[in-house]
Amino acid sequence: MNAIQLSGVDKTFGRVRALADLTLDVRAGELTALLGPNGAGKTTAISLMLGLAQPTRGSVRVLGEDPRYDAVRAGIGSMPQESAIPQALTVREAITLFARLYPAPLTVDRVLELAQLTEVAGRRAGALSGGQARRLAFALAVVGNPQVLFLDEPTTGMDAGSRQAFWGAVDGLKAAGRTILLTTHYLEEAERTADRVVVMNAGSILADGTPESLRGSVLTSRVRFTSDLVLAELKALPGVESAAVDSRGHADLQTRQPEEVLRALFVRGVAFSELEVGRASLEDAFLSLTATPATADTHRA
Ligand SMILES: Nc1ncnc2c1ncn2[C@@H]1O[C@H](COP(=O)(O)OP(=O)(O)OP(=O)(O)O)[C@@H](O)[C@H]1O
Repeated sequence: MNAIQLSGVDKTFGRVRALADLTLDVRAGELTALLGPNGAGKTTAISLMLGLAQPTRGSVRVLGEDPRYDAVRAGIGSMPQESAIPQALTVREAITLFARLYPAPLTVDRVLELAQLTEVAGRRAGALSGGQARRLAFALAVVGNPQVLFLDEPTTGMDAGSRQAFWGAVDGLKAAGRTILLTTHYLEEAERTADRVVVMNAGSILADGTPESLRGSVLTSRVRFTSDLVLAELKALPGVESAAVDSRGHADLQTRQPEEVLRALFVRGVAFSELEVGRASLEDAFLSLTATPATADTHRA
């Protein structure tokens, strides 16, 4: 079953077309990362899926229903980018209050544990650190034991330890069959946790697949080394799709045929050092997908 279904969705704000004919199906139990540069339409798409706004055109279904119905909302949890948590309540009180809004919530102690907030349960929300406040927002998103969970840039402001524990909790929810849709600007996190990556730009989907397939669809390898070759010579090497070089001769090439590049260097007797050959990262794929031709030229002349 599809947990989330957007069909032909447009959302306009005055003259801004934030979403343009967006169609997206998310299967139940899938962990999807929605990526895109600032202004791509990610938050707008999530607000439609949460039933907080209406599409200008097209339809939005969550758990098979219009998410503006209260009955559907009981099955949805959301961790927004900025949450308005009553600052005077303690962590435990805030979670208890939110639990009352749902028909079958988790216990408060379980939620404190999931969000690693047990030790600060008695602290007022207004006195939490940035990372703890994000964890409280997560706690409030999961307290209703939702089938579908939206996480909008969840780990912003969390330190490395909190992040690791946070992804552990998300893994647990996924293992329990929850459908999770998240946005993040940390591409390595998307790569590690998501079953599926959807890249948006200007309100539409640019690419959709597993992290592995997205990496593969763009450029498979990066070859880096230091030599005397100038940019024109680097670009002329066989199989090179883009090249950059700095003033100290550090070359950075993207290619689908790293072996061809290395062979040419050896055959021509080019003296080089500090050779590194690696797979393109999801970040490389993302930048290549979302770069406008003008930006691509600037970065990779
Ligand atoms: N309430 C609004 N009124 C007017 N324009 C809006 C409104 N909400 C969003 N937009 C515009 O719609 C476009 C998409 O914005 P959105 O916030 O969905 O992008 P995003 O992908 O979430 O970006 P970010 O990564 O910065 O959070 C932007 O051009 C934004 O300025």
